[in-house]
Amino acid sequence: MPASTMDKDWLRFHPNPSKPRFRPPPGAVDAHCHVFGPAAVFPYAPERKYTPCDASKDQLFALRDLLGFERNVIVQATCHGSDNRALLDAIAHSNGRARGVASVAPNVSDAELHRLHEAGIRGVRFNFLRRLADFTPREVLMDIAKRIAPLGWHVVVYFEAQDLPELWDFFTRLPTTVVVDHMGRPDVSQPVDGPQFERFVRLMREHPNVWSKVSCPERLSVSGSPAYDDVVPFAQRLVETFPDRVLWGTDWPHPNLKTHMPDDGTLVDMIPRIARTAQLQQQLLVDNPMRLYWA
Ligand SMILES: O=C(O)/C=C(\CC(=O)C(=O)O)C(=O)O
Repeated sequence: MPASTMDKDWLRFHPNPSKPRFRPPPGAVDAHCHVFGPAAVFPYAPERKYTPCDASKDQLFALRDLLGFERNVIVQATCHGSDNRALLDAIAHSNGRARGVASVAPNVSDAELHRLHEAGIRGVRFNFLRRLADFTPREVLMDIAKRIAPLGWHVVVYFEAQDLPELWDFFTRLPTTVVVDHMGRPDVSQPVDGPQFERFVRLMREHPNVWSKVSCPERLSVSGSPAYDDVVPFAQRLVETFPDRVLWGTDWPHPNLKTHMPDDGTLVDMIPRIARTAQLQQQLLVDNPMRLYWA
């Protein structure tokens, strides 16, 4: 089987997303999206846990324009391991309209970190989902965090809500801003003021360096597409409690979804339901990501 044959159950991203009715404010940033390959140019990593369909920078930039956004933050996906070439190529061809979050190997040199900074990288991602990444000892990750801190970078963490108690001490010792993917993946069938989500809110309340992406209703929802009603109160709560520490992203091209593929226009149309005033929308989509990625 050629290395780039996508997984049999892989769902391709939506072929023709709708134009959203909601118009993002000028300068809006899609702060969580990925590029995949193309594998013929940027092969997927041998240690990957999934093989996606190619999702190129040109397709990402076309989506950005369709949705009414101006900028992207491209997050290294685990299928590319710590080979950031596809990500760097996308940033290099964005006319300054993309920044990135990389994955780096523990032995990355300081010279390489500086090169990544010059190329537009502003953070590293630590992935704690067992289905996506092999275990790396915490002290190895802490060492990486200490080395990127002087560059002004942040750490993006991806984990599931039931793992937060075990990860709490590690997260709260990180010496940088910490950005949590997809609200820490709550079980949205539990109450928004129940113990599980309260724990996450407490993490943000007690640690002002912790931010959250209020992203991925399509991944978290139990009630389902296209309204994703059950996710709205969770995102709304974070946006209204921590208006200056939330980010929003499409998560295009939506890796590893198994039940359906969202229409990205529909996802954008959820924004006014979770950020209910123009001021909150401006912070979520413009002010916060600009402060973190373009300051
Ligand atoms: O796109 C996301 O954020 C979520 C992913 C993929 C991922 O994180 C990765 O490949 O690095 C997931 O839950 O499978």
